[in-house]
Amino acid sequence: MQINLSNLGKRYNYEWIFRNLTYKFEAGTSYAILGHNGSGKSTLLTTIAGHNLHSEGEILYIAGGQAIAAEEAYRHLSLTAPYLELVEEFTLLELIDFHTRFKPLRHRLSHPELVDRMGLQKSRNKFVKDFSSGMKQRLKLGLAIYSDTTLLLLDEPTTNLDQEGVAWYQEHVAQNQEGRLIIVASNILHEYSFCQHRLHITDFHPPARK
Ligand SMILES: Nc1ncnc2c1ncn2[C@@H]1O[C@H](COP(=O)(O)OP(=O)(O)OP(=O)(O)O)[C@@H](O)[C@H]1O
Repeated sequence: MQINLSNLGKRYNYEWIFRNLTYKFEAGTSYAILGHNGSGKSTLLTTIAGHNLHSEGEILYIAGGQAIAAEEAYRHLSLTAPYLELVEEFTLLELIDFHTRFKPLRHRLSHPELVDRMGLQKSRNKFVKDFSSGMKQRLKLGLAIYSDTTLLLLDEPTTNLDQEGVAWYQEHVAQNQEGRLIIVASNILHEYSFCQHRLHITDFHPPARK
């Protein structure tokens, strides 16, 4: 997946979060969106994901050399973010079963294999509501990283993870990088150190009004 942003702008009510954002995200490449708290990283990521409508400009999605309609882009992407909820009434295996009806897994992984990769074997029949916050984060990341998508969007990916969880994230994202466009919204170096390019969202803040 390749994404071209042209003069993209997003406004909430009267407040412009970013404007005049022209940028090309190349397929098979990793990018970090950087900026202080409240600078608009999540807003840009959710706008690219189509969860948030932009206020001006254009987003062009290109897959396999062909432009795809914005309303079809969701089929090609997986997104994980602290504000996205899991269906907590399912057990782990039930949730994977539900998720994969919409998003099949990469490498034809079986559901137990995905559980192994997430390191959650002991919890396969546990209800997601009874997971710790770190286990929930590992689950969200596992579903996103191992979905068969060409665009992987990661917002604050190591939220709630301990040191071992951070190492797990780094290992699995590295193993599933090839051929994918990956965009990470973050402030923490260990979340985006693998990214080849950095986009500072503050470069696209409108000048302060005098
Ligand atoms: N639904 C909304 N309605 C109005 N304003 C919003 C909305 N969502 C976000 N904002 C505002 O947009 C700005 C950017 O928020 P955003 O969450 O994108 O920042 P961020 O860089 O991801 O921050 P953080 O590092 O704290 O996660 C903030 O001023 C925020 O208050």
